[in-house]
Amino acid sequence: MLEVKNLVKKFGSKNIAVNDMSFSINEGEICIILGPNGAGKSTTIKCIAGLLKFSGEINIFEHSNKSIESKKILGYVPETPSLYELLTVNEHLEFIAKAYELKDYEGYKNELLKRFDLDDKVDKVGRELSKGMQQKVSLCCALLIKPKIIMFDEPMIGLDPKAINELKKVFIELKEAGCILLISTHIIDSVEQYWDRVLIMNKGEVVKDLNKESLIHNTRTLEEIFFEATDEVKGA
Ligand SMILES: Nc1ncnc2c1ncn2[C@@H]1O[C@H](COP(=O)(O)OP(=O)(O)OP(=O)(O)O)[C@@H](O)[C@H]1O
Repeated sequence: MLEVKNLVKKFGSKNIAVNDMSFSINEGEICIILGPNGAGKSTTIKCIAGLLKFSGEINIFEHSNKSIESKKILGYVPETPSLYELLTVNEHLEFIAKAYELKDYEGYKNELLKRFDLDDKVDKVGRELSKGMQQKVSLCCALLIKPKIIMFDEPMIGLDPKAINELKKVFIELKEAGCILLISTHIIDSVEQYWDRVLIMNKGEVVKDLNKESLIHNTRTLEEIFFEATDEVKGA
């Protein structure tokens, strides 16, 4: 289980990016964080990934997110990929395999490279790759460790339709394997059918926590609930 308790993240003394946020996600659940620009989605994900200092408590399978146990099982795909300019695609994956002390990963590595059309680009270095290709390498690196929890920050942006399709299949496969998925987006259409939970964030707070069943019995669409909860004006 992922547990986030009373998470507060301030930038400076006045800018409260995340304000006392608490939620938990179970194994095999796909949870979407939906929110307008600046709602605090990326900040929340970065706190869980251990990239930002925060107050509150974050536990991953009962280990603090600062522990090595939790870091070993956590995959993170940032909004903007940051590859090593002079490492090849293959070297990026080998680097991850060494850092995480992976065993028997070759077959899975090749499978990922093929799925994301990178198998003919293994010898290209980071700076030679397009933005979308870099995004795919970043995805493969996160998936290679077979994480028990994985977070994607705006994963569809920059990917071509085939890669988006492949990624959606990966989401379902990870869910079926019992992985916890946390996916941030502000594009409601991109999340359609495959979610179990939606946390709608606005101004650093969770303003709606929905599960699939609650929407089935709701006469309004997710988009309508989003606009109501965030005071955003459609088309404005
Ligand atoms: N490094 C930073 N320094 C100062 N303020 C920051 C920093 N990163 C984020 N913020 C602020 O924190 C708030 C939340 O930003 P965050 O990036 O988490 O939003 P978001 O929901 O991911 O938005 P978007 O959809 O635009 O990516 C914003 O007010 C933003 O200006």
